[in-house]
Amino acid sequence: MDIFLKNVRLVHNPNTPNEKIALDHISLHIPSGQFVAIMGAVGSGKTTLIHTICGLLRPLSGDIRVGSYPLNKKANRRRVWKEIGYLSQFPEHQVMEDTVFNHIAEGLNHLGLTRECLARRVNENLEAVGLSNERFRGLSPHHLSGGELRRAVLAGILAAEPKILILDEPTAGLDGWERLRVLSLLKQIHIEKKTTILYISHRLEEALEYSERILAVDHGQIANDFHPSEIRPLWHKLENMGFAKTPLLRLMDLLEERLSAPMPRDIYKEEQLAAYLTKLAGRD
Ligand SMILES: Nc1ncnc2c1ncn2[C@@H]1O[C@H](COP(=O)(O)OP(=O)(O)OP(=O)(O)O)[C@@H](O)[C@H]1O
Repeated sequence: MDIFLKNVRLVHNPNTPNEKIALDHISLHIPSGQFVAIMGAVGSGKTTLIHTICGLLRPLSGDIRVGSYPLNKKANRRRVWKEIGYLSQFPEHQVMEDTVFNHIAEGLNHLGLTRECLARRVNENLEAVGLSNERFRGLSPHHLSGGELRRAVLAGILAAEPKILILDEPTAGLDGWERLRVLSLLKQIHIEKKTTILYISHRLEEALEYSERILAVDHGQIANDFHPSEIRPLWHKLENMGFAKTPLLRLMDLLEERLSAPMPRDIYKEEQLAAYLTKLAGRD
């Protein structure tokens, strides 16, 4: 399902002293199956953008379509909600059940699975996000740490196998190893199931490594929409938006300075740099 936004304008608290233009005439096409990172400063409009795409917020003007469904009709929003798995910035607001198992099972009820099938699906998805089924299935979601809860809610979302995943900072509060596990899992799902993934990230390093498109949001607008390979040519613009260089980008600058020669503009991953340097050293 492709996602289309045309001239979308969203204002929080319109006509009040707290009026805030959060989305300022955004037009966007996200083809089905794309892995997109949404980045930008605090308060730039990232969460508002994904809430609008999910149909949780209604724009003041403009059109949004998911697949063939314009979101201005309630029936269409309900239809689209069946295809979207949404992880909130506050996953604690997404759990109502008394145990982790029941939370995940609740989201699968409509599939009419047998008890064994349901238990297997819960088990597989908990293990996939790095939570032991044996240890976590019977625990109250409210007794989990922030990182465990985020992963438990993510497991519930993934278990339903939605066509579109919309995730607000899925790796927030996770340590390095857990982050890697969650992002690798998302990449695997994206490749194997062709799931569309839109996720908000504050980590440029991760966005460059895992996504195939980065939307840089600034003051409610898509200020830059680019492939990771364009990061270096675009750097001066991104820097003005508050982006900070990753260690790899800093190393590239240093190499350029020490070698007194320009480095290829499209390198953005360690393995690309290693391949280039190996070739340069004549040891291909
Ligand atoms: N319900 C609301 N009422 C009024 N203003 C709001 C509301 N929700 C968000 N805003 C404002 O709209 C702007 C965009 O907020 P949004 O949460 O979309 O930003 P964000 O880029 O996701 O920020 P963060 O990185 O902190 O999550 C901010 O200035 C915010 O203060």
